[in-house]
Amino acid sequence: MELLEEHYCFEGRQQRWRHDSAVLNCAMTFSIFLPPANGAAKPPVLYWLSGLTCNDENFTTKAGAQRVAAELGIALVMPDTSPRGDDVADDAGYDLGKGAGFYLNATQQPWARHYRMYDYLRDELPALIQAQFAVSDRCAISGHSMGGHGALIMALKNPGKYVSVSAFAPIVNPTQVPWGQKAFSNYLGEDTATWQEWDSCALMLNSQPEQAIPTLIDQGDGDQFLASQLQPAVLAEAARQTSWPLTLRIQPGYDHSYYFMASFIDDHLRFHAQHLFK
Ligand SMILES: N[C@@H](CCC(=O)N[C@@H](CSC=O)C(=O)NCC(=O)O)C(=O)O
Repeated sequence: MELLEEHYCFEGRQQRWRHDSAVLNCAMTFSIFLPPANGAAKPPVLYWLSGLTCNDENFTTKAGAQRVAAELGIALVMPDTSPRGDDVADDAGYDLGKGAGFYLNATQQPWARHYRMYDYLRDELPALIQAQFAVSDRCAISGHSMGGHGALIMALKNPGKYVSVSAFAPIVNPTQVPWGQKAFSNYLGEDTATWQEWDSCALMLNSQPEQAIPTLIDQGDGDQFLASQLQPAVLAEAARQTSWPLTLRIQPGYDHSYYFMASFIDDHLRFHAQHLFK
């Protein structure tokens, strides 16, 4: 591991690291915020998954999460959104390839060699975080847009791993919207049956009651992608059918940007703290 940057921040430390990922077959960067020490108690971790075109620094520099994370004693881990490097397949569009890994395991060429963000987030990165930093193994997950989809599928596919999940403007039903259909047809192929295991609405409808964890979603009604790509009401209906504990808040006037997330990130941190410190 190579430390790329370190800054003192709200009496904690904001760091950026590079490491070699065996799962992704490339070097990866991630950012981490370590809150101020609280005696011998190790902080729990909130994983944050960013959206299309992002890397680990969008959330770090724009969301303003560190002040309340420091107050609550929560470590924040921000992975990148795709594998990186000159030999990693890419696309000219912003919504496929680098910066658009969709947090799944690709099965199709030319993507399958590197695009295994699901395995990276489920296994390799948490093991590295546990081994290298003084944090507890209690964790929650959150994300934005493509990263909101990522947070929801990570939680739905891994019962017991996260104590809570939240999202801002998530792509809840990627099998039915253009961003998801473009990504899934490239990464997973044309057999749409294989897409279902990466769709939070399908996963929730197939979930068991004991898997359910507290879930918070914020969605701005001024979001330019709301009708075409996001449609959180579809997940709300799946939650109603399965009695999944989902709180969906429609926030008047807010768009898809980090200004929206900066406005409500404190609520999400406090929501996760209720469950991380139980
Ligand atoms: N360039 C695209 C839209 C790209 C965009 O809005 N990216 C969002 C995430 S969208 C869903 O995953 C983002 O977080 N951008 C980075 C930022 O710092 O704002 C277009 O023009 O339509």
